[in-house]
Amino acid sequence: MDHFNITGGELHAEEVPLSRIAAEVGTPVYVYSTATLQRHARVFKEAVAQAGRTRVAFAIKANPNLGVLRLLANEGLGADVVSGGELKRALAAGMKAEDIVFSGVGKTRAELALGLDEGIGQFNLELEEEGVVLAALAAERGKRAPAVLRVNPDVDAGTHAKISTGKAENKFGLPIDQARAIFDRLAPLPGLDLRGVALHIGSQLKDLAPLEAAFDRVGLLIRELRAAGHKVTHVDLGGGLGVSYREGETPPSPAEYGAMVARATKDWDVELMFEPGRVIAANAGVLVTEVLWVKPGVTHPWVIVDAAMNDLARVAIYDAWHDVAAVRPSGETFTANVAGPVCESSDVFAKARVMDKVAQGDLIVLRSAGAYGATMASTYNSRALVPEVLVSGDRYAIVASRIAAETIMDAEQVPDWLK
Ligand SMILES: Cc1ncc(COP(=O)(O)O)c(C=O)c1O
Ligand SMILES: N[C@@H](CCCC[NH3+])C(=O)O
Repeated sequence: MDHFNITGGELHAEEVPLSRIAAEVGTPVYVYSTATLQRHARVFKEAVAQAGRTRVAFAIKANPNLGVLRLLANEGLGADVVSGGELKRALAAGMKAEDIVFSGVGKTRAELALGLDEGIGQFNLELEEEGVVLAALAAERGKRAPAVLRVNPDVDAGTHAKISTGKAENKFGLPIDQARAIFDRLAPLPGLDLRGVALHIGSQLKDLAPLEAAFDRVGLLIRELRAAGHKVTHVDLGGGLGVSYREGETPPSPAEYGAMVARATKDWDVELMFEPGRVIAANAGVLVTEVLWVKPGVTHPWVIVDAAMNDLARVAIYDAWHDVAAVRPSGETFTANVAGPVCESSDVFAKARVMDKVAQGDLIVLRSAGAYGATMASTYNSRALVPEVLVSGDRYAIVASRIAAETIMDAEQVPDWLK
């Protein structure tokens, strides 16, 4: 069931007309449906529970909005974080420290120390030296850091090159064939409770086969580690499950993914951790924007909207597809380009798109913008970060927009020697 529905000729988020939010909050504005987020969290949790003992940590890079995180915390999800800032956000949103996993290829010593001081549940180590440093920091504090080794299984996830993480040439993880030797050296360190492995091969995966191949390699590694006398009680299978951005795209469902995981891991006898991001948030959000101008083009008109690549970067970076729809569709369609005001030729959301016919002043939405949308926004061209709104039934609230109003550096902030 979609919580973004046309009712009475107008697109609503749950029961709230998007035109009302646009009128009251302004545009552009991100709008998230709490019911959709809740449903996605429940469906995912239930799907992976087929595989036995499981925990789910939302990859909060996908959507670190405090309201979204609070809601997911209430659904029993933890957080997968990749920076001290994300760690603090997860805690601020009410996530329990023990439900936080710290991933990331470049954690600083200060970030490792923060994780230890807060007592987070798991560190995913990316290299041997990181394990040595973490062990020392933990020992100084009289603690043992719960940790797993992130391995790079060298599989081609079949996703966009810019979001692939599990091939040998990617910067992520340790070569899987070196994991045993590194385990031998790190496991005895008194400051570490080295208890398993982690992997994550990429994002927006549309096919389960590469994941299954990667899991099979991890299965062999678990056997090898246990044969060498190591304790393997925890395996983190990462995130990556794809979503449908456009009609006809049929990524595996969470249920199919869960069934595959159950099959692939049935002999492992470990607690499994998952780090889904996109599958929880992408289709729970839209970016609402107003048509500023319809400008004639050589082959198609340019629909110039007030949202731009600084608000939603995915199209410019990954050539991603986001569906475009009118908030009040007239029933007529036309073929047009949709672009923002930023001074870059890549600030184009759609090219030669058959879409609802719109005119100046109309509202449109860019769909599937709930993941890697607001969080990747910048202030390029001195554009303010746009507000984010959470809808629940017939209510909505603006939550944790980072800069709600325009912020302009004033002359006081310019160093004297420049004045
Ligand atoms: C380590 C790690 N875990 C989880 C995720 C979340 O991925 P996704 O949003 O595709 O589920 C990512 C992003 O690709 C990641 O790098
Ligand atoms: N930001 C990317 C996904 C990267 C996933 C993080 N490792 C996207 O929008 O598709």
